[in-house]
Formats: sequence, C-alpha cells, structure tokens
Amino acid sequence: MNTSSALSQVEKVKLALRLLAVLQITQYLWPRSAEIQDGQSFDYIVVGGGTAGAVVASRLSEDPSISVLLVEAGGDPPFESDVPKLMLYLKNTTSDWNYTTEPGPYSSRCVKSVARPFVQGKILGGTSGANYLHYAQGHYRDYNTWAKITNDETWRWENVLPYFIKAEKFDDVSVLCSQAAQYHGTEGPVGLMRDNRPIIQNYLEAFQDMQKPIKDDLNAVDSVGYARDVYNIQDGHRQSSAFSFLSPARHRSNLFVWKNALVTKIVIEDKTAVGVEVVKNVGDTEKTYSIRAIKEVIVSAGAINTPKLLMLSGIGPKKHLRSHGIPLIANLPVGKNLQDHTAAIVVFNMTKLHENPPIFSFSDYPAFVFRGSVSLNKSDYPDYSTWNYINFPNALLKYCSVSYDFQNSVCDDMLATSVNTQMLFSVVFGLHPRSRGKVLLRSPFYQDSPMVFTAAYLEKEDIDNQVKYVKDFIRVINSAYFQSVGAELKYPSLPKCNCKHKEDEEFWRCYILCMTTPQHHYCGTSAMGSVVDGRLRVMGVDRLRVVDASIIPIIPSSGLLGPVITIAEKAADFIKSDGDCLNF
Ligand SMILES: Cc1cc2nc3c(=O)[nH]c(=O)nc-3n(C[C@H](O)[C@H](O)[C@H](O)COP(=O)(O)OP(=O)(O)OC[C@H]3O[C@@H](n4cnc5c(N)ncnc54)[C@H](O)[C@@H]3O)c2cc1C
Repeated sequence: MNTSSALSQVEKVKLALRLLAVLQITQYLWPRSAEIQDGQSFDYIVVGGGTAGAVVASRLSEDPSISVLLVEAGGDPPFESDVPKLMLYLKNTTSDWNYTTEPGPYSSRCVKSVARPFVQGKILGGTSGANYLHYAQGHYRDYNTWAKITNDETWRWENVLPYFIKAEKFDDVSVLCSQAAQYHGTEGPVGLMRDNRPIIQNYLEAFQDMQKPIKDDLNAVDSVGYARDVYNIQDGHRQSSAFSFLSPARHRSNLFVWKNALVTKIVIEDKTAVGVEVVKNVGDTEKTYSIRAIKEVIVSAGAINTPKLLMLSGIGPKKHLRSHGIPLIANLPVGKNLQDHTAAIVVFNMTKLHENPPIFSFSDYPAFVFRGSVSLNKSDYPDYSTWNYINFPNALLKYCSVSYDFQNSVCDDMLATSVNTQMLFSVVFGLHPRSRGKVLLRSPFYQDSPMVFTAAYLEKEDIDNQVKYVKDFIRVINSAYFQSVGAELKYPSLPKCNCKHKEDEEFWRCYILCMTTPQHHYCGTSAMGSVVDGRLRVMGVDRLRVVDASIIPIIPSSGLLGPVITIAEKAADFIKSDGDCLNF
C-alpha cells in the first residue's frame, strides 16, 4: 500500500462514520441541550465545554443551590471520539474547528501545505475528545516555576498533586503496587490504563541497553526513563472530559448545557463581566442572545479561541485592538506567548520482523506505545521526550499523512514497503522550547478564524537542541535488540540534505526541518502572571476568569491533557471559595 491508497481508505471510513452518525448511538451518554431564553441569568456562565470547561461546570454544579450555564459551540462527541481506534478520523470534520496555521519560516518543508491544518475539538469535551489519548502529569519543577511566576504557593507541586489525585482513576496493578502509587488517584472520574501488551518489553530493554532506565511509571516526580504509555481509556471508552465529568452530571437540574451555541462576546460593564452574547442557529435563522452572569463568567475556550474571544471583547494588546477598531477595556498581552512542543519524526524499520499486522479491536489503542523522557545532563528534569508507536506500514502511512500532514512522497519514502515489517514510529520533542508564537485577530468579526503563528524553531537554540535529542535517541540502533531485528533508519528523499553526511549535524538539521511537526500542545496565550493572576482572574476586569490551556505560563514537560484537567479542578475550588465571599 502507498500513501494515496491509505488516504482513500481514510476517506471511505470517514464517509461510513458520517452515515453512522445519523443513528446517534452514543447520544444517551450526553446531557440534553438546554432551552435558553434571551435575557436569562445564571450564577456562573462557562464558555466552552471542552477539556477544562467540562470539569469546571461539573464541579461547580455539584452544589445544587447554584445555577451553571455551559455554552459549547459544538455538539455531542460522535462515535469515533468515543472509540480509541478511530481517533484519527476526527480531523477535518464538523467536530473540528478546522483551523490552519499561518505560514512560518519552517512550515513549507515536506508538508502538504504551508498553511498547516490542526485539530481543535469542537464538541463537548473539546480537544480531550479528539486528541491522541496519552496521559501524563508534567514535572514537579514545572509547577514550582508557575508558583514563582505567579507568586502563589498554591501552584507548587505539593499543592497541585491533590488535584491530580482527585481527577484520576488509575487502574494498573503494577503501578499501584509500586512507589509511584502515591502520585496517582484511583477514585476520580478520569479512567487511566497502562499499555501492558508484551511486544513493548523488547523495546524498553533496547533503551535500557543505552543506559535509559525502565520505569513502571513516568510521573511528575520520577519522570526520567522509559515506560509503557498511559492512556485516558477505560473499558474501551475514551475518557474525555465530556465522558468523565459531564456524562455523570447530565441529570442535574442546575446544570444547563447549551450546545451548538457560539459565544461571540463577553459583555463587560464598568470593568466587570456581566454576561455573554451568544449566536445560535434556530431553524434557518441565526439568533443572538444576551445572557447574564450573576457571579462570574469563566472562559474555557482553549488556547486559540480564548484569546480570540478576549480580544473581540476588548481585552488584549492596545495597538492590535485599535488596528481592528475594537474599543479597549484592558490592555493585556493576550494572544502572545503561544507555546507548543515541536517534534521530529524518526522511523526505524525492523527488517527481520516480517509479521501479519495485529488486528486492533475498537477499544484498543491502535498501536503499541511506550514513552521516554531523557535528561542529557543526568538531572531529574528531562530535556526531551519521545512517544513511540510500534506498528506496521499500512497503519503508519495514515498517521504520517493524516495526523502529521507530510507529503505523500515523504510518507512513501519512509513507510511504504512491499513486506509487512514491524516499524517504530517515534515522535521526539524538546520539553522546554524557547520559541514563542502568537494568536492574532484576522478581523473584528467573530466569523473569521484567528491567525495562529506557531513558534516552531524560531529560536536557533531550539533547533540546535533538537539535533542533539534526535542524535541521542537514534543511538538505540546499536542496542542488542535493534541489531538482532535488523533495525534500519528510514529517510525520505531529501535533495537538499543528501549532499551532507548522515553522521554530520548539518544532515540532521536539514532532516529535522523536513520531518518537523507541531505536537499541538498549544498554551500560554492568556498566561498567569501577565493576563490572569494566580487565581486565574483576568487582570483589570472583575468577575472574569480564564480556565484552560491558555493560562499556562510555561509549557509543562508533557502533553497538556493531565495538566489542563488538574488546572480546571483547582480553578473550580478557587471559584467556589471566591463565590462564597461575593455578596449579591
Ligand atoms: C491533535 C491533538 C492531539 C493531542 N494529543 C494529546 C495527547 O495525546 N496527550 C495530551 O496530554 N495532550 C494532547 N493534546 C493537547 C490537549 O488535548 C489540549 O491541550 C487540551 O485538551 C486543551 O484543553 P482546553 O480546555 O484548553 O481546550 P479545548 O479542550 O479545546 O476546549 C475548548 C472548548 O471551547 C469550545 N469553544 C471555543 N470557542 C468557543 C466559543 N466562542 N463559544 C462556545 N464554545 C467555544 C470548543 O468547541 C471546545 O469544546 C493534543 C492536542 C491536539 C490538537
């Protein structure tokens, strides 16, 4: 199989899923959409029912005496969101905002288009319903740095850990019988499982050969080494925020979930947030609603849409708002400081492992996955991470082309083989990038998508480091296991790089600039310390909070799912205790 036939298979599956959607077979899991009247009031309005917003709305509505309106631009998660094996099929669908990045200096090499599409979930559960299901906590030093930035001790790791424990339902005997058990919860709403499939062990031992220890669990305190991956999957269901937090709360009479409703503006009077404007299609017409918040508005629209909404509402950089004719309410660096992990893809072909590809069930993660975190100077703070997918060419072609958008010829060079050999598809990324991107308004109209300038390798140090990380990672080819299975590194045909020696830094720099991909861990665009304070209140505007990935001041040493859920758990407690002190 080559990439174009893999792509045509993907389109056929997407078509079948669109037909299946008519049956609404998972509809019973989700709250019904509330009937809301123009002018109605609620104690709290949460904008965005995504990863963070679902947590906040669910936790606040635990108190039956307060009313919570959750406004979500998308609808129910489709079947393919619930089923781990189908995670690839949400991109470029109605469950996605279908945004693209603006062209950047490195966006043109080896990818299909300079405007690179990226997924942002537009469903209940948001991006937690569309992401790649890897769960991690970050590193204790990340949180201690946040505490320093905000001058707020409650962000120190020891004060954040109870919220991880509160959210997690970790289910793995070996982890729970180990030292690592103290860092995990077992009674929270988010089900977590470890990949215990045997095939992974050989690979872990190969990295152990390279002096990289095998760990039961990589958590925020013990995070250097190689370990089996942990997924937010349980009993075959994706544990999105919608599944874990909204589904169990769906019968509460004080929680109003308003679906397919877009917040276009936060209404601010005398520097106080008093409500939101919402646009919703009613029949064939678009209707505008004005809804009042008695206590607070909480914006949880994600690292791209939150800055857009704040800026449309008059909160943002003065010059930028003026250029769009938006009256200024608070001059804050909204949209700046966009961070992400930028990865390079490395592929090994195990030439002596000819096998029939396994048939993954719907509930399985559709690859065997292990994770590594490496500190080059042997400290306890890792420099780079790797997510490693053991799989076979036909499956990997789809990831290469659909998830990562590489050109068909690149994917064919790396992955199309005439035999079924086991392959290792690794995503290698620096954990502490210096580069920063930004989100800007394209226009003052809510209908227009924001302009997203990603940060990839804007700082030379980031690409220099990436070369070091990839070179360190590929040393594993010398391990006894990789030698025994005839591991060979696969390269795309790179005319610009081919005149350089494969041992040289210059070759790897050239390779990386081709095989680079964002990890989509977007954060930082309404950061603590510059846009919001340590309790996530927008500076200079009363009764307005931001709770999502955009408040993260410095990207953590992991994906964002675990950290964002934990931020939202913590924020819910801030809101509850501040709410008790408000007098109305
Ligand atoms: C493809 C992909 C794969 C990823 N894989 C992983 C992974 O495996 N592990 C990991 O840890 N992290 C991963 N991440 C990152 C992680 O999933 C996200 O960072 C995190 O889920 C973001 O949460 P959030 O609450 O900030 O935003 P979201 O979850 O995106 O929530 C925002 C919500 O607000 C809604 N919304 C936006 N604007 C409006 C509006 N104006 N009115 C009403 N509603 C609105 C959206 O529809 C959405 O539901 C991945 C991200 C992507 C894109």
